[in-house]
Amino acid sequence: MKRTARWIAVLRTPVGAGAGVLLLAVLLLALVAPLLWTHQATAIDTEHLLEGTSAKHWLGTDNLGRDIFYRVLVASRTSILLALIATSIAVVCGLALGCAPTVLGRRAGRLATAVVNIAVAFPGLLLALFFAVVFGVGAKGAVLAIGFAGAPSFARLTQTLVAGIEKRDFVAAARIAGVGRFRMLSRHILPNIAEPLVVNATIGAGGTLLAFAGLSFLGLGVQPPAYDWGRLMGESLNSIYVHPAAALAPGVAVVVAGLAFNLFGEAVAKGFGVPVLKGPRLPQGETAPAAAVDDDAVLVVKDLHVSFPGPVTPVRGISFTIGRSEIVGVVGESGSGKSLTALAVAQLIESPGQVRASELSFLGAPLLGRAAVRSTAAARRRLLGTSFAMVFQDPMTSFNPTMRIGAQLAEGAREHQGMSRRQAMSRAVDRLRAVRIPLPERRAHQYPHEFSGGMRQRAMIGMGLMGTPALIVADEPTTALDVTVQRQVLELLEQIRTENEVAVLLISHDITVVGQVCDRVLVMYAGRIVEDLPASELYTGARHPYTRALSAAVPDLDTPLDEPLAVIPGRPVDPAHYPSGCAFAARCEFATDRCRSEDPALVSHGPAHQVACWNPQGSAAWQARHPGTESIRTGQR
Ligand SMILES: Nc1ncnc2c1ncn2[C@@H]1O[C@H](COP(=O)(O)OP(=O)(O)OP(=O)(O)O)[C@@H](O)[C@H]1O
Repeated sequence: MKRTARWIAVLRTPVGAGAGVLLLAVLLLALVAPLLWTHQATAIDTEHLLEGTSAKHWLGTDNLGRDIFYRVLVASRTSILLALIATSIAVVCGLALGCAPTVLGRRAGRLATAVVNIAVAFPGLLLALFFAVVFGVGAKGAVLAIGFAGAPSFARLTQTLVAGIEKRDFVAAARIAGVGRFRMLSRHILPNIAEPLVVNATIGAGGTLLAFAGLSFLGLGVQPPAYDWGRLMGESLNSIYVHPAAALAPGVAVVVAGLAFNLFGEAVAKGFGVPVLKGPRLPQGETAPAAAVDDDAVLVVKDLHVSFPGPVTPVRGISFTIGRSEIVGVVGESGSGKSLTALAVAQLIESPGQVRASELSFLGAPLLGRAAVRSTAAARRRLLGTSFAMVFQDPMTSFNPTMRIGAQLAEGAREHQGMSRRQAMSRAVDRLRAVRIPLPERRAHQYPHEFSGGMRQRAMIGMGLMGTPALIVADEPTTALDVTVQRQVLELLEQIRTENEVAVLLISHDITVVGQVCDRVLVMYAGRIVEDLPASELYTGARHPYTRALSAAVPDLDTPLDEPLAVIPGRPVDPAHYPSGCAFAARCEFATDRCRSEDPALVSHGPAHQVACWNPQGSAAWQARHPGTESIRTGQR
């Protein structure tokens, strides 16, 4: 639903409409009351001191004979203005603390998070009183006190919102494009958390109003001769039993104004679904080359491990190399570690996740370990930003919804290739044309929601082509698309590989897709590569029982319609509890005692073919033991 339509929907609900009108009235009153009634509110009438309600003074008079009704009206401006300033301070401080981990990096970020954790543990009122004492009595001190006391809860909200946004693919894409921390914050994160923050600030303003009235009531807030609702309540307290209206009226004003902010914020939050607080290749000379560089290797991965506290090690010792212009597919069941491998290569594994490898190098530049330290982080970022591209599964989340497509494509080029705004934009249009987006000039000025899923995915590939990429990592790039669009995207990847000599690492759970477009296939099981083979041999020459079972599970035209589809029996292994032998042994019909006790290594079984299995199928030894069972499609149906 479009934004305007959402606003209309909110204002059509009884609560939304009522709270909207009430809030408008309160704000209007704060604006005009001092202009219209200051004279009546300050006029001293010594003949009518401390009088009760009368036709002349609807709510009575105070100890100087001033009209309480007009004083309540006029006090609305001070009360609301100070509450809004205090709320703004809370939001700004909360934002600064909540965004600290993004801007300052891991260590300083942890410190900021610890400060927030401690601060939110204190009751807000206690903090407000503490700060009121620190900043001194008076309106200024009270504003600062309430503002700082409110900051921890906004910091917590900001942290939660930022954490949610940081998981989105467009943030990962911007990171790969080498977007700096401040720009990441200002362009990609803040615009996407602005809506919930503003809504929560509106709700928070109601509470701040109440807190402010409390401090003024205690004599810690607004000081005479200025007055706000809290002070009016304090002044009338002594005569509450004689003239209750004079004491109750400012209280009612606080409640009504607070409710207006609260209810309106809640209605908007509900309506908007907002959570509520409760090119160039390796830059010359900048990165040290790896010890032994395979000239044709774009990516070298050796003994890669990815682990998380637990300990859980979903990727445990995988090695592969991708040559120039090569399309390598990675297949395996859900949870086999495919995506984590891609994220580790893209340097996108976040703490507490840990990546280690004996070598992880891209275009000869080490990305991990001691060797990587010699090259600066900025140089590595530039290298990844210009020569590496990532395409994610969900085209809905791959782009920042608040930025136009052209601007998003242009962002990385301006950052790393020193292009002017105009040059970067014209390259963006050119790249959109290259990925067959119709009317690219017009489309570049549109927002992601105006693109179809397939177009967004092609635009994402176009984004990767803004530099001169050597490798595109595509993680399930077609899973969210229908079959026709899927075909188009795969064709585009193939075309780019041919025209631009780009290597592609294509991750998919769909063995058919991988078989169609890849040169080589890595089959992953339980965080290991169990078979590395040419794609042309996937259906006819696979040796690992798991690869065979995967291909046998794909129905084809010969599959009998009256029989159930093939499945691989059993369940994938829990990455926290790997068995001692081969991880597939429990599901393998050919498993022997050796399989259950010894883990097989990935060893060569012919040119460009490696298998990790004690009983590779189709081998001479295996055929001798299983005469007449050559057909691969005799898998576990
Ligand atoms: N942040 C994390 N903390 C702990 N474990 C994780 C984390 N991320 C992933 N894992 C574990 O790693 C395993 C592999 O995850 P990965 O996303 O690489 O699988 P995948 O093969 O890509 O599967 P899918 O096709 O479902 O995405 C998962 O089973 C999950 O249990």
